[in-house]
Amino acid sequence: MTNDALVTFEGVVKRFGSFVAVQRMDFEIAKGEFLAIMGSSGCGKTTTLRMLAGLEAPSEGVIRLAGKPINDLPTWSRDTPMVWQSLALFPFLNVIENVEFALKMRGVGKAERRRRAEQWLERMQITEFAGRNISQLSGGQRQRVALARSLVVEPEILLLDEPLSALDAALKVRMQSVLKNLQRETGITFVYVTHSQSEAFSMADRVVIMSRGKIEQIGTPQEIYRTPRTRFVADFLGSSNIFTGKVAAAEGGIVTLNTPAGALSLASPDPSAHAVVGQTASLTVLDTKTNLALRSPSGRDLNAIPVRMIGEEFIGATATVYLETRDGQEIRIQKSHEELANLPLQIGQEFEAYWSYDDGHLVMEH
Ligand SMILES: Nc1ncnc2c1ncn2[C@@H]1O[C@H](COP(=O)(O)OP(=O)(O)OP(=O)(O)O)[C@@H](O)[C@H]1O
Repeated sequence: MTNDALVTFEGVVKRFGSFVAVQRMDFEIAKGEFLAIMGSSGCGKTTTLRMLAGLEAPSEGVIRLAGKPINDLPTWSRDTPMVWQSLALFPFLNVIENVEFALKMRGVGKAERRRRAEQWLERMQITEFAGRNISQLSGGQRQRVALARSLVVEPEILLLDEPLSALDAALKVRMQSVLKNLQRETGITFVYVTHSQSEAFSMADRVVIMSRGKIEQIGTPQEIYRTPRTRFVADFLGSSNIFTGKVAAAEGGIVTLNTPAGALSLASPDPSAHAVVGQTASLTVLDTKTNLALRSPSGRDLNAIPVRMIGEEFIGATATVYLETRDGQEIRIQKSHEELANLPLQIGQEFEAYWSYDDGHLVMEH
Protein backbone atom coordinates (compact mmCIF):
# COMPACT_ATOMS: atom_id res chain seq x y z
CA MET A 1 0.00 0.00 0.00
CA THR A 2 1.34 3.46 -0.85
CA ASN A 3 1.43 6.14 1.84
CA ASP A 4 -1.34 8.31 0.54
CA ALA A 5 -3.78 5.45 -0.11
CA LEU A 6 -6.99 5.97 1.82
CA VAL A 7 -8.71 2.89 0.43
CA THR A 8 -7.21 -0.33 -0.90
CA PHE A 9 -8.97 -3.21 -2.57
CA GLU A 10 -6.82 -6.34 -2.31
CA GLY A 11 -8.01 -9.32 -4.34
CA VAL A 12 -11.63 -8.39 -3.70
CA VAL A 13 -14.24 -10.74 -5.15
CA LYS A 14 -18.01 -10.54 -4.72
CA ARG A 15 -20.28 -13.47 -5.49
CA PHE A 16 -24.04 -13.66 -5.25
CA GLY A 17 -24.58 -17.42 -5.06
CA SER A 18 -22.59 -18.80 -7.98
CA PHE A 19 -22.72 -15.49 -9.91
CA VAL A 20 -19.51 -13.49 -9.77
CA ALA A 21 -20.50 -9.80 -9.68
CA VAL A 22 -16.96 -8.52 -8.99
CA GLN A 23 -13.83 -10.42 -10.02
CA ARG A 24 -10.52 -9.96 -8.19
CA MET A 25 -10.13 -6.25 -7.81
CA ASP A 26 -6.83 -4.69 -6.82
CA PHE A 27 -6.64 -0.94 -6.71
CA GLU A 28 -6.11 2.02 -4.44
CA ILE A 29 -7.90 5.29 -3.91
CA ALA A 30 -5.68 8.14 -2.77
CA LYS A 31 -6.66 10.54 -0.02
CA GLY A 32 -8.34 13.55 -1.58
CA GLU A 33 -8.82 11.88 -4.94
CA PHE A 34 -11.90 12.18 -7.13
CA LEU A 35 -12.35 8.67 -8.53
CA ALA A 36 -15.11 7.88 -11.01
CA ILE A 37 -16.27 4.31 -11.69
CA MET A 38 -17.82 3.71 -15.11
CA GLY A 39 -18.98 0.74 -17.11
CA SER A 40 -22.00 -0.72 -18.81
CA SER A 41 -25.11 -1.68 -16.90
CA GLY A 42 -24.62 -4.62 -14.55
CA CYS A 43 -20.79 -4.54 -14.61
CA GLY A 44 -20.52 -4.28 -10.82
CA LYS A 45 -20.13 -0.54 -10.17
CA THR A 46 -22.77 -0.27 -7.47
CA THR A 47 -21.67 -3.54 -5.88
CA THR A 48 -18.13 -2.14 -5.62
CA LEU A 49 -19.46 1.02 -3.98
CA ARG A 50 -21.71 -0.96 -1.66
CA MET A 51 -18.77 -3.05 -0.49
CA LEU A 52 -16.86 0.12 0.22
CA ALA A 53 -19.82 1.50 2.14
CA GLY A 54 -20.13 -1.67 4.20
CA LEU A 55 -23.52 -2.55 2.70
CA GLU A 56 -22.13 -5.76 1.18
CA ALA A 57 -19.28 -7.91 2.50
CA PRO A 58 -16.66 -9.12 -0.02
CA SER A 59 -16.71 -12.88 -0.66
CA GLU A 60 -12.90 -12.85 -0.86
CA GLY A 61 -10.10 -10.36 -0.33
CA VAL A 62 -9.69 -7.36 1.90
CA ILE A 63 -10.87 -3.76 1.70
CA ARG A 64 -8.80 -1.39 3.82
CA LEU A 65 -9.69 2.09 4.91
CA ALA A 66 -6.72 4.09 6.19
CA GLY A 67 -4.85 0.78 6.50
CA LYS A 68 -7.46 -1.07 8.55
CA PRO A 69 -9.51 -3.94 7.14
CA ILE A 70 -13.17 -2.95 7.02
CA ASN A 71 -14.73 -6.00 5.36
CA ASP A 72 -17.21 -6.62 8.13
CA LEU A 73 -17.36 -3.21 9.75
CA PRO A 74 -20.67 -1.43 9.27
CA THR A 75 -20.39 2.12 7.98
CA TRP A 76 -21.36 3.77 11.25
CA SER A 77 -18.73 2.03 13.35
CA ARG A 78 -15.67 3.13 11.38
CA ASP A 79 -13.07 5.68 12.50
CA THR A 80 -13.01 7.15 9.03
CA PRO A 81 -16.31 8.80 8.28
CA MET A 82 -17.83 7.82 4.98
CA VAL A 83 -21.20 8.90 3.69
CA TRP A 84 -23.50 7.56 1.06
CA GLN A 85 -24.96 10.43 -0.81
CA SER A 86 -27.94 8.76 -2.44
CA LEU A 87 -30.00 8.34 0.74
CA ALA A 88 -33.30 10.06 0.23
CA LEU A 89 -34.05 13.34 1.96
CA PHE A 90 -36.61 13.24 4.75
CA PRO A 91 -39.90 14.65 3.43
CA PHE A 92 -41.13 15.47 6.96
CA LEU A 93 -38.15 17.74 7.73
CA ASN A 94 -37.47 21.07 6.08
CA VAL A 95 -34.23 21.88 4.28
CA ILE A 96 -32.14 22.99 7.24
CA GLU A 97 -33.49 20.21 9.45
CA ASN A 98 -32.45 17.70 6.81
CA VAL A 99 -28.96 19.13 6.80
CA GLU A 100 -28.82 19.15 10.61
CA PHE A 101 -30.09 15.61 10.93
CA ALA A 102 -26.79 13.73 10.73
CA LEU A 103 -25.23 16.10 13.26
CA LYS A 104 -28.13 15.51 15.62
CA MET A 105 -27.56 11.75 15.31
CA ARG A 106 -23.94 12.34 16.25
CA GLY A 107 -24.96 14.21 19.39
CA VAL A 108 -23.89 17.69 18.26
CA GLY A 109 -25.65 20.41 20.33
CA LYS A 110 -28.47 22.48 18.90
CA ALA A 111 -26.66 25.81 18.43
CA GLU A 112 -23.59 24.18 16.90
CA ARG A 113 -25.73 22.08 14.52
CA ARG A 114 -27.58 25.12 13.30
CA ARG A 115 -24.36 27.07 12.77
CA ARG A 116 -22.76 24.27 10.74
CA ALA A 117 -25.90 23.59 8.73
CA GLU A 118 -26.22 27.27 7.89
CA GLN A 119 -22.62 27.35 6.69
CA TRP A 120 -23.31 24.49 4.30
CA LEU A 121 -26.54 25.99 3.01
CA GLU A 122 -24.60 29.12 2.23
CA ARG A 123 -21.83 27.20 0.56
CA MET A 124 -24.35 25.37 -1.62
CA GLN A 125 -26.23 28.63 -2.27
CA ILE A 126 -29.51 27.35 -0.87
CA THR A 127 -29.81 29.58 2.21
CA GLU A 128 -33.03 31.11 0.89
CA PHE A 129 -34.70 27.67 0.95
CA ALA A 130 -33.77 26.84 4.57
CA GLY A 131 -37.37 26.74 5.79
CA ARG A 132 -38.92 25.07 2.74
CA ASN A 133 -40.25 21.57 2.54
CA ILE A 134 -38.34 19.18 0.32
CA SER A 135 -41.39 18.82 -1.95
CA GLN A 136 -41.16 22.53 -2.77
CA LEU A 137 -37.68 22.24 -4.30
CA SER A 138 -36.50 21.60 -7.84
CA GLY A 139 -34.35 18.57 -8.66
CA GLY A 140 -31.14 20.60 -8.63
CA GLN A 141 -32.01 22.27 -5.32
CA ARG A 142 -32.77 18.89 -3.76
CA GLN A 143 -29.48 17.58 -5.03
CA ARG A 144 -27.69 20.46 -3.31
CA VAL A 145 -29.56 19.82 -0.06
CA ALA A 146 -28.53 16.17 -0.27
CA LEU A 147 -24.90 17.19 -0.79
CA ALA A 148 -25.04 19.67 2.11
CA ARG A 149 -26.52 16.97 4.32
CA SER A 150 -23.74 14.54 3.38
CA LEU A 151 -20.93 17.04 3.71
CA VAL A 152 -21.97 18.75 6.94
CA VAL A 153 -20.51 15.83 8.90
CA GLU A 154 -17.17 16.41 7.15
CA PRO A 155 -16.65 12.84 6.07
CA GLU A 156 -13.33 11.61 4.81
CA ILE A 157 -15.05 9.87 1.90
CA LEU A 158 -18.23 10.63 0.03
CA LEU A 159 -19.73 7.81 -2.03
CA LEU A 160 -21.96 8.96 -4.86
CA ASP A 161 -24.05 6.68 -7.05
CA GLU A 162 -25.34 8.46 -10.18
CA PRO A 163 -26.12 11.64 -8.22
CA LEU A 164 -26.97 13.71 -11.30
CA SER A 165 -28.87 11.15 -13.35
CA ALA A 166 -32.30 12.67 -12.72
CA LEU A 167 -31.33 16.22 -13.69
CA ASP A 168 -31.77 17.89 -17.06
CA ALA A 169 -28.75 18.47 -19.29
CA ALA A 170 -28.12 22.13 -18.39
CA LEU A 171 -28.42 21.50 -14.67
CA LYS A 172 -26.14 18.49 -14.95
CA VAL A 173 -23.38 20.63 -16.36
CA ARG A 174 -23.85 23.24 -13.62
CA MET A 175 -23.87 20.60 -10.90
CA GLN A 176 -20.69 19.06 -12.31
CA SER A 177 -18.80 22.24 -11.64
CA VAL A 178 -20.43 22.62 -8.20
CA LEU A 179 -19.30 19.10 -7.33
CA LYS A 180 -15.81 19.46 -8.72
CA ASN A 181 -15.20 22.75 -6.90
CA LEU A 182 -16.59 21.38 -3.70
CA GLN A 183 -14.35 18.36 -3.88
CA ARG A 184 -11.30 20.49 -4.60
CA GLU A 185 -12.03 22.94 -1.79
CA THR A 186 -12.84 20.37 0.88
CA GLY A 187 -10.24 17.76 -0.11
CA ILE A 188 -12.82 15.06 0.63
CA THR A 189 -12.24 11.83 -1.31
CA PHE A 190 -15.08 11.30 -3.79
CA VAL A 191 -15.94 7.90 -5.23
CA TYR A 192 -18.45 8.53 -7.96
CA VAL A 193 -20.36 5.91 -9.92
CA THR A 194 -21.77 7.07 -13.22
CA HIS A 195 -22.90 5.96 -16.66
CA SER A 196 -21.93 9.32 -18.08
CA GLN A 197 -18.59 9.66 -19.76
CA SER A 198 -18.77 13.43 -19.75
CA GLU A 199 -19.36 13.50 -15.99
CA ALA A 200 -16.55 11.07 -15.27
CA PHE A 201 -14.08 12.67 -17.63
CA SER A 202 -14.78 16.26 -16.68
CA MET A 203 -14.62 15.80 -12.92
CA ALA A 204 -12.49 12.82 -11.96
CA ASP A 205 -8.77 12.71 -11.29
CA ARG A 206 -8.85 9.05 -12.29
CA VAL A 207 -11.47 6.88 -13.90
CA VAL A 208 -12.04 3.15 -13.45
CA ILE A 209 -13.61 1.41 -16.45
CA MET A 210 -15.31 -1.87 -15.57
CA SER A 211 -16.75 -4.63 -17.68
CA ARG A 212 -18.42 -7.78 -16.37
CA GLY A 213 -17.12 -7.38 -12.85
CA LYS A 214 -13.54 -6.70 -13.95
CA ILE A 215 -11.44 -3.55 -14.09
CA GLU A 216 -10.49 -3.01 -17.72
CA GLN A 217 -8.47 0.14 -17.12
CA ILE A 218 -7.79 2.64 -14.41
CA GLY A 219 -6.10 5.94 -15.20
CA THR A 220 -6.46 9.65 -15.72
CA PRO A 221 -9.14 10.70 -18.21
CA GLN A 222 -6.36 11.72 -20.63
CA GLU A 223 -4.63 8.33 -20.42
CA ILE A 224 -7.82 6.40 -20.93
CA TYR A 225 -9.00 8.59 -23.79
CA ARG A 226 -5.69 8.60 -25.66
CA THR A 227 -4.41 5.15 -24.83
CA PRO A 228 -7.23 2.70 -24.19
CA ARG A 229 -5.69 -0.47 -22.82
CA THR A 230 -8.23 -2.90 -24.23
CA ARG A 231 -10.53 -3.11 -27.19
CA PHE A 232 -13.46 -2.99 -24.73
CA VAL A 233 -12.34 0.40 -23.41
CA ALA A 234 -11.89 1.82 -26.92
CA ASP A 235 -15.35 0.57 -27.92
CA PHE A 236 -16.94 1.73 -24.70
CA LEU A 237 -15.65 5.29 -25.00
CA GLY A 238 -16.80 5.39 -28.60
CA SER A 239 -14.36 8.16 -29.52
CA SER A 240 -11.95 6.16 -31.68
CA ASN A 241 -12.03 4.39 -35.01
CA ILE A 242 -10.85 0.83 -34.45
CA PHE A 243 -9.23 -1.41 -37.07
CA THR A 244 -8.58 -4.99 -36.09
CA GLY A 245 -6.20 -7.36 -37.84
CA LYS A 246 -3.03 -9.37 -37.45
CA VAL A 247 0.37 -7.89 -36.68
CA ALA A 248 2.34 -8.12 -39.95
CA ALA A 249 5.52 -6.39 -38.80
CA ALA A 250 6.90 -4.73 -35.70
CA GLU A 251 10.29 -3.12 -36.10
CA GLY A 252 12.04 0.22 -35.80
CA GLY A 253 9.25 1.56 -33.61
CA ILE A 254 6.62 1.00 -36.33
CA VAL A 255 3.94 -1.66 -36.02
CA THR A 256 1.96 -2.67 -39.12
CA LEU A 257 -1.33 -4.54 -39.03
CA ASN A 258 -3.05 -6.30 -41.90
CA THR A 259 -6.68 -5.29 -41.55
CA PRO A 260 -9.70 -5.70 -43.83
CA ALA A 261 -9.32 -1.97 -44.62
CA GLY A 262 -5.71 -2.50 -45.77
CA ALA A 263 -2.24 -2.48 -44.18
CA LEU A 264 -2.17 0.18 -41.47
CA SER A 265 0.81 1.32 -39.42
CA LEU A 266 1.38 3.17 -36.21
CA ALA A 267 4.36 4.55 -34.38
CA SER A 268 4.80 2.68 -31.17
CA PRO A 269 6.44 4.96 -28.62
CA ASP A 270 7.13 2.09 -26.28
CA PRO A 271 10.14 0.12 -27.60
CA SER A 272 9.12 -2.89 -25.54
CA ALA A 273 5.67 -2.78 -27.17
CA HIS A 274 4.25 -6.20 -26.85
CA ALA A 275 3.31 -6.50 -30.54
CA VAL A 276 3.97 -10.04 -31.68
CA VAL A 277 3.89 -10.82 -35.40
CA GLY A 278 0.90 -13.00 -36.26
CA GLN A 279 -1.13 -11.97 -33.20
CA THR A 280 -4.49 -10.24 -33.34
CA ALA A 281 -4.40 -6.56 -32.44
CA SER A 282 -6.30 -3.34 -33.06
CA LEU A 283 -5.19 0.07 -34.16
CA THR A 284 -7.26 2.83 -32.59
CA VAL A 285 -7.27 6.42 -33.78
CA LEU A 286 -9.38 9.18 -32.23
CA ASP A 287 -12.16 10.41 -34.48
CA THR A 288 -10.87 13.94 -33.89
CA LYS A 289 -7.44 12.88 -35.26
CA THR A 290 -8.86 11.20 -38.37
CA ASN A 291 -8.89 13.54 -41.38
CA LEU A 292 -10.70 13.66 -44.66
CA ALA A 293 -9.51 14.66 -48.15
CA LEU A 294 -10.74 14.23 -51.69
CA ARG A 295 -7.44 12.78 -52.89
CA SER A 296 -4.89 10.58 -51.21
CA PRO A 297 -2.67 12.94 -49.21
CA SER A 298 1.03 13.03 -49.90
CA GLY A 299 3.34 12.87 -46.94
CA ARG A 300 5.29 10.37 -44.97
CA ASP A 301 4.01 8.23 -42.18
CA LEU A 302 0.34 8.56 -43.02
CA ASN A 303 -2.32 5.89 -43.28
CA ALA A 304 -4.96 6.55 -45.94
CA ILE A 305 -8.01 4.46 -46.78
CA PRO A 306 -10.75 5.01 -49.34
CA VAL A 307 -14.16 5.71 -47.79
CA ARG A 308 -17.65 6.75 -48.83
CA MET A 309 -19.78 9.19 -46.90
CA ILE A 310 -22.94 7.72 -45.36
CA GLY A 311 -24.14 10.46 -43.01
CA GLU A 312 -23.43 13.53 -40.93
CA GLU A 313 -24.53 15.04 -37.67
CA PHE A 314 -24.07 18.52 -36.28
CA ILE A 315 -23.81 19.14 -32.58
CA GLY A 316 -22.87 22.66 -31.55
CA ALA A 317 -19.57 23.71 -33.05
CA THR A 318 -18.56 20.28 -34.29
CA ALA A 319 -19.70 17.98 -37.04
CA THR A 320 -19.45 14.23 -37.14
CA VAL A 321 -19.15 12.68 -40.58
CA TYR A 322 -19.99 8.98 -40.89
CA LEU A 323 -18.13 7.00 -43.54
CA GLU A 324 -17.89 3.46 -44.75
CA THR A 325 -14.68 1.71 -45.76
CA ARG A 326 -14.57 -0.54 -48.86
CA ASP A 327 -14.97 -3.59 -46.63
CA GLY A 328 -18.11 -2.13 -45.08
CA GLN A 329 -16.76 -0.91 -41.75
CA GLU A 330 -18.30 2.28 -40.42
CA ILE A 331 -15.88 4.96 -39.24
CA ARG A 332 -16.31 8.53 -38.11
CA ILE A 333 -14.48 11.80 -38.10
CA GLN A 334 -15.18 14.71 -35.83
CA LYS A 335 -14.13 18.22 -36.80
CA SER A 336 -15.12 21.83 -36.43
CA HIS A 337 -17.30 23.27 -39.20
CA GLU A 338 -14.35 25.39 -40.42
CA GLU A 339 -12.15 22.34 -40.88
CA LEU A 340 -14.77 20.74 -43.11
CA ALA A 341 -15.77 23.88 -44.98
CA ASN A 342 -13.91 23.03 -48.20
CA LEU A 343 -15.14 19.46 -48.58
CA PRO A 344 -18.17 18.43 -50.69
CA LEU A 345 -20.03 16.73 -47.84
CA GLN A 346 -22.69 14.71 -49.65
CA ILE A 347 -23.98 11.24 -49.03
CA GLY A 348 -22.23 8.84 -51.40
CA GLN A 349 -19.20 11.11 -51.96
CA GLU A 350 -15.88 9.25 -52.03
CA PHE A 351 -13.01 10.49 -49.85
CA GLU A 352 -9.73 9.36 -48.39
CA ALA A 353 -9.69 9.10 -44.62
CA TYR A 354 -6.16 9.59 -43.31
CA TRP A 355 -4.16 10.02 -40.13
CA SER A 356 -0.60 10.08 -38.99
CA TYR A 357 1.23 7.00 -37.70
CA ASP A 358 1.79 9.00 -34.51
CA ASP A 359 -1.95 9.24 -33.88
CA GLY A 360 -2.45 5.48 -34.01
CA HIS A 361 -2.51 3.51 -30.79
CA LEU A 362 -1.98 -0.24 -30.48
CA VAL A 363 -4.30 -2.47 -28.47
CA MET A 364 -3.31 -6.11 -28.28
CA GLU A 365 -6.07 -8.66 -27.96
CA HIS A 366 -5.91 -10.30 -24.52
N1 LIG B 1 -28.18 -8.83 -4.13
C1 LIG B 1 -27.91 -9.35 -5.32
N2 LIG B 1 -28.20 -10.64 -5.60
C2 LIG B 1 -27.92 -11.21 -6.79
N3 LIG B 1 -27.33 -10.53 -7.82
C3 LIG B 1 -27.03 -9.25 -7.62
C4 LIG B 1 -27.29 -8.60 -6.37
N4 LIG B 1 -26.86 -7.31 -6.47
C5 LIG B 1 -26.36 -7.18 -7.71
N5 LIG B 1 -26.45 -8.33 -8.39
C6 LIG B 1 -25.96 -8.58 -9.77
O1 LIG B 1 -24.59 -8.25 -9.83
C7 LIG B 1 -24.30 -7.59 -11.06
C8 LIG B 1 -23.68 -6.23 -10.79
O2 LIG B 1 -24.67 -5.37 -10.25
P1 LIG B 1 -24.39 -3.83 -9.95
O3 LIG B 1 -25.63 -3.26 -9.37
O4 LIG B 1 -23.15 -3.70 -9.17
O5 LIG B 1 -24.17 -3.28 -11.43
P2 LIG B 1 -23.97 -1.79 -11.93
O6 LIG B 1 -22.73 -1.79 -12.72
O7 LIG B 1 -24.06 -0.85 -10.80
O8 LIG B 1 -25.23 -1.66 -12.89
P3 LIG B 1 -26.17 -0.41 -13.25
O9 LIG B 1 -25.30 0.51 -14.03
O10 LIG B 1 -27.24 -1.04 -14.09
O11 LIG B 1 -26.65 0.16 -11.97
C9 LIG B 1 -25.59 -7.51 -11.83
O12 LIG B 1 -25.62 -8.57 -12.76
C10 LIG B 1 -26.66 -7.68 -10.77
O13 LIG B 1 -27.82 -8.30 -11.31
